[in-house]
Amino acid sequence: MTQLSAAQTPQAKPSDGSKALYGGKGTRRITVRDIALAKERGEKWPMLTAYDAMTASVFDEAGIPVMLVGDSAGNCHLGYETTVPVTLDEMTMLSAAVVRGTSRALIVGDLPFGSYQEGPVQALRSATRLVKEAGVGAVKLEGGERSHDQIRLLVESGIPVMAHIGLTPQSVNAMGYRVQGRGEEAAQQLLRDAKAVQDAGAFAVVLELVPAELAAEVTRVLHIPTVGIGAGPETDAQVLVWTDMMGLTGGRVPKFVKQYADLRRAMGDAAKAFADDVVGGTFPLDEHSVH
Ligand SMILES: Nc1nc(=O)c2c([nH]1)NC[C@@H]1CN(c3ccc(C(=O)N[C@@H](CCC(=O)O)C(=O)O)cc3)CN21
Ligand SMILES: CC(C)C(=O)C(=O)O
Ligand SMILES: [Mg+2]
Repeated sequence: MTQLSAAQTPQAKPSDGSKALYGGKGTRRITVRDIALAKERGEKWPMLTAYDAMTASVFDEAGIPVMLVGDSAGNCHLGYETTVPVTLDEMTMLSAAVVRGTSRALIVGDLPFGSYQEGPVQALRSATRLVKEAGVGAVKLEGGERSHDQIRLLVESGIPVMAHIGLTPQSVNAMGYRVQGRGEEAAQQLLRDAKAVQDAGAFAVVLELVPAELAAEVTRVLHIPTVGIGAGPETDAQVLVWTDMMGLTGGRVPKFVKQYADLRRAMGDAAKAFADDVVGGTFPLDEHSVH
């Protein structure tokens, strides 16, 4: 096979490689300004969740440019059924750990259910904790038109906001986990939500579980980047829950997930090998002992 030239690769990188969010050479921390420039260049980028310093440091070294301390920590890290019970104290603690474990990635802290729904002032008080106590570079909150005023006050106050529309899991008790934006009326609502969060000043918007064609249209219409999860291939960025894509989540994972590793098996096998060694007297050996 002949080598593809840079111009022929699906995603042409800047020739010096210094600007790309992924694969670029920069070592300083990525900002929301860098995210905006990536959309101008037509560059796609990856985002993963992270909930602890150790995992976040692995992804930082791998070059993942944006990490979300998702409230999916509720079901993926803290043992709750859903994201609904997660508290702002918990999100602050987890976000601080992810910031400490990274030096390049932009860290986005998810505002948990109940920490911004009362209104813009509550949203600002909650977001300020994530910025001051955890050190995140941006926050995320759910809702389109309904969250416009919260987004606006945060942005005016100097806190970059990633919006999140389509399936909004904090509303599971009202809407379930269903595809959003199917049918003309729902599609129009999603477009209104997308424009509302852009108008309010969001620097990016997550589109969760919406038809690929509609996500593509939103991506064309907006000047801020779209971050898809179960939203097809045309969004500017893609996000997955890290424990899902590495095969660590216990139980069912959404069907939009691609599995890139089987850590549940790898970790289970390692735990059993250790246990067998201990029970069988083959660990520790002399090389693991002090005299
Ligand atoms: N482990 C995990 N992965 C996630 O992606 C995730 C979380 N947890 N928690 C927070 C939200 C909730 N999310 C969810 C939860 C359920 C479905 C789900 O059941 N989807 C169905 C399709 C439903 C339909 O077709 O209408 C599926 O089979 O994928 C999807 C996203 C995404 N987020
Ligand atoms: C699924 C992503 C977008 C999220 O909000 C989370 O992980 O909490
Ligand atoms: Mg979330």
